[in-house]
Amino acid sequence: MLRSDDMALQGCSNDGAVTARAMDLSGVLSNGDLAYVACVQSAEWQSAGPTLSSQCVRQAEKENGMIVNQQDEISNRKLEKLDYDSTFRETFKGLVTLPKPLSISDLAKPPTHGSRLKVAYQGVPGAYSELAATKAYPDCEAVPCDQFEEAFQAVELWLSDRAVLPIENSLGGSIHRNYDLLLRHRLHIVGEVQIGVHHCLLGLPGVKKEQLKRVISHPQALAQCEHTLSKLGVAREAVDDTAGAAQYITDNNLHDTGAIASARAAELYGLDILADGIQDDSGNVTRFLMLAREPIIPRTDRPFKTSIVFALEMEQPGALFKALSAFALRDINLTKIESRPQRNRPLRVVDDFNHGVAKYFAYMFYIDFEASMAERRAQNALGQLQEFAGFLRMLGSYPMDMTPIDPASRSAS
Ligand SMILES: O=C(O)C(=O)C[C@]1(C(=O)O)C=C[C@@H](O)C=C1
Repeated sequence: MLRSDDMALQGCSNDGAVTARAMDLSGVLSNGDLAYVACVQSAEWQSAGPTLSSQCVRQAEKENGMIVNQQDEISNRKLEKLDYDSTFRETFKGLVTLPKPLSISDLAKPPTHGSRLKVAYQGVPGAYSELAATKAYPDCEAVPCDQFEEAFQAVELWLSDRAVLPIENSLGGSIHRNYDLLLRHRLHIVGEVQIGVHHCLLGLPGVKKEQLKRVISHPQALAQCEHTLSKLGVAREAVDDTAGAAQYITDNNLHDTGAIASARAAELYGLDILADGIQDDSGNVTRFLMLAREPIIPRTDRPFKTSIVFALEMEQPGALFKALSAFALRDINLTKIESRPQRNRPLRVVDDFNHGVAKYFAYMFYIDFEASMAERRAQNALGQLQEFAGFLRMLGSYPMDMTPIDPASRSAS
């Protein structure tokens, strides 16, 4: 069964005008960089004008039931919460007047439906992701989602304009789920934002921390407070998000349960702060990605980062080293490398008649590097990388977050 984004792609690939425009654009931008053009082309089908876009929306609306059934990890609860009908009507209204051409100044496009920018995040109000969403887009309307995948879907289905999702934390490491979702969905990274995460231990008013038998929170937050939890000697339980943990304690009047969450969550859900700054390291920072349906046009007048994902064509000694030399040779700094299993080809089996059968795991490599795709050296690096890659996808070229990190203050309040 088709997913909504597949349907949109299919509809658009029949549109000659769109293809022609995409080709024009490729003349200007490509300079040999096929990967980036592919990424801009994919923006073109989404921004190709009212008819096409509304067609996509209608198709998505019609297929809505199917999408819900098909996505095994998506709960129906959230989809109800977002009120499809009214939102689709709103979206459709705005599409008729969309000014479409991509422009060089298109760094943070305002919403096209005339209202505040809607930014999807995972969690409930008081979650760190909500804070990240409002740091990334100060005047936005933050839209809570139950799961990461729903935040992706909210943008794909035009229910939100952007999503802001955590990708890595200085103590807990990578948020693997979001790496996998970046590949499964067609959104583009349009920015990054980093926030200092200052955790508090919360409990019902009057409860002392010695009375707690268990502490609940997001798994990343539990991992970031390992020392405190070990000292307390309590049981740990993972829930969907930090603020949701606080809300759960209040809703169920749990006297023996604490939550790890922000000071803002304490305020919102009427809990006491039993301990403050309980993360293992005071410089606890989470990096979030800003995602949109369309990519931004890369620039060279400010520091940019580019994120890609690739799989090696041939797994042989030195293959990854050779692939990455494309960046080292051009003095391009790699800021992150992450490998994830290839779901569609998890195992490569090689018969060695003398010794038996060797089994190798196959990986996708996610790379962030410090350069803009508007720079020739980045285009050439990707050109060279393509020689070693059986698969290569551009995830986005976007401005680096150069703002100072809030010094793990209680800024979440
Ligand atoms: O639960 C939250 O408050 C979140 O925003 C999620 C999340 C995460 O996924 O890493 C975000 C930042 C913190 O590192 C802890 C949890």
